[in-house]
Amino acid sequence: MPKVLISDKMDPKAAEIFRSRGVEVDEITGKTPEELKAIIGNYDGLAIRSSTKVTQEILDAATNLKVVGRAGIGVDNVDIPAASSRGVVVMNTPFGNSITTAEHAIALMFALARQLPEADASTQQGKWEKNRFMGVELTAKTLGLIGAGNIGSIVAERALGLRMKVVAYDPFLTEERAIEMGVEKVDLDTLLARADFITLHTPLTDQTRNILSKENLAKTKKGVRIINCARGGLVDEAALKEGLDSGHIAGAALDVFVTEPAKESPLFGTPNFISTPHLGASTTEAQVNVAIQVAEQMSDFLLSGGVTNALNMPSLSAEEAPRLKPYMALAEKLGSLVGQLAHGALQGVSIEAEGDAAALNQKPITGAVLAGLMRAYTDTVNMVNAPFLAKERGLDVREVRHDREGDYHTLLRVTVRTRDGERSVAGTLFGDNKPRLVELFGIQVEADLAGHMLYVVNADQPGFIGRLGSLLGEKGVNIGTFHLGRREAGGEAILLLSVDGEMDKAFLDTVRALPGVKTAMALEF
Ligand SMILES: NC(=O)c1ccc[n+]([C@@H]2O[C@H](COP(=O)([O-])OP(=O)(O)OC[C@H]3O[C@@H](n4cnc5c(N)ncnc54)[C@H](O)[C@@H]3O)[C@@H](O)[C@H]2O)c1
Ligand SMILES: O=C(O)CC[C@@H](O)C(=O)O
Repeated sequence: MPKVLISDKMDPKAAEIFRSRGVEVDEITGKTPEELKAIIGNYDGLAIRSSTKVTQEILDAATNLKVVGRAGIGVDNVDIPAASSRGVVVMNTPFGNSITTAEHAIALMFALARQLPEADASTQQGKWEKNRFMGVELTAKTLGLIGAGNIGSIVAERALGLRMKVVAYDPFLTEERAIEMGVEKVDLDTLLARADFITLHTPLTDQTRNILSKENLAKTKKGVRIINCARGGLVDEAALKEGLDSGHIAGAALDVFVTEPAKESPLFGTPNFISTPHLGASTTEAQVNVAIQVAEQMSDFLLSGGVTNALNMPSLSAEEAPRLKPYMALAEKLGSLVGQLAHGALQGVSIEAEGDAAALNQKPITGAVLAGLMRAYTDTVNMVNAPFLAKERGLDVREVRHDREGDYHTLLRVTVRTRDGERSVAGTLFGDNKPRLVELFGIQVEADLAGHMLYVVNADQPGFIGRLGSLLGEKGVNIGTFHLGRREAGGEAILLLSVDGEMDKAFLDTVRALPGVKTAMALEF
């Protein structure tokens, strides 16, 4: 039974779902990185929010870890490249808290417009300062949206409902989508010049860090109000403080800070500054949503291989997973075979799917081929990290689908390119979904690829099989299965034998010494 650790405070629904699906679960929150390192090796899955930092060090200690699930959106607390290179899938729940976070942005916009926190504090101090708190209406004001993804588009929809005009800056927003959203797509400078309110909804990346820098804040309209419920670091906090102090910025609300938890900040106590402690996603509804979603996604993955919302691997539904499973086994075996047999540095690999296989999601199949292929070079490779390793090594990976059916109802062909040329193997699934090799370097052959195998290329001559059989007998090597193929009578023939034990170099040398043998190699599956 797979075992999951929930290491951040999460709605109890998550643990309930894990247990009901047959996944063992421990809820241990508030651990230091050292304490987490000491226990993480016991778990197949780690469910987190934003407190647990999944660093390279934690991943190094996580010897059994297969999946990290983030109940929420931002994964800046997870070292994704380190997880990918260790073959750990990282998933998030991209939609579960979007409405809640958008509502928080709208709430902060109202709070800024009417100075609600200050008016509340003053009134409760018995001051009744009716003349001090003159607000502004939102109606007819321009909202500048930086980032028009899931949350940004919900904010836009709500703002339009409030009769605001919305301008959006998002380099990935198409004109069509902008029209559909009812917003005007503009460049950043235009947004800065026109917006009465600016709200940020982008991830923190090299391009978005300090997108509201001192220089950009200076381009804003006097009296602008700024809201950040996305990520700390999008706004230059020191420049924001200067802008508030000078009166150029009429108000700012931050839910997120460069350093969190933000226990102190020069912004604290600044008039017209509102802060909340990263509460964007903190509603009962959103927390139940993300807890249910993360537990379901992680259980699917651990129990049936289904992949949803993974950031480092293509999606694979729980329904698709069983259908793809035999293909992935075939793909990995073909990749492994061609990886063991190819000589010279790999330059490219092409994966062709024919017949039934052409209708399938090809990404997982490609991941499996690459994992098998690269196992010849590194034994830490799996389907998750294989595409990254392939990219790192500059391998040119191509996927080809042929709708036509050939001799087989379903076929996968893997062709690798090295400096020595191209070599290709192909396989199919037989009746009971068993992977079977059907073509090796252009020669028809039918073989299971399993266990220890002896691969021999020889000149097709009478008596050869007898000589080889006698040699194997002499050496005490027991044959399991025996497969033969040849290009043409008297030409080049290949033999694939499964044998019961490992073959050492001395044994292979004796095979190579048999008359007519061109190549003899031990293969492992
Ligand atoms: N405060 C919270 O508790 C809370 C809760 C949920 C999400 N978030 C954060 O909110 C942010 C938005 O989440 P989302 O679900 O809408 O993400 P999303 O991926 O759906 O949208 C992000 C948008 O940002 C755009 N973008 C990327 N680079 C950009 C750039 N350089 N300039 C302008 N736009 C750019 C993208 O094109 C995309 O449309 C994320 O950072 C997320 O982590 C915060
Ligand atoms: O888990 C949280 O409270 C923060 C969530 C939010 O920052 C997110 O990225 O989903």
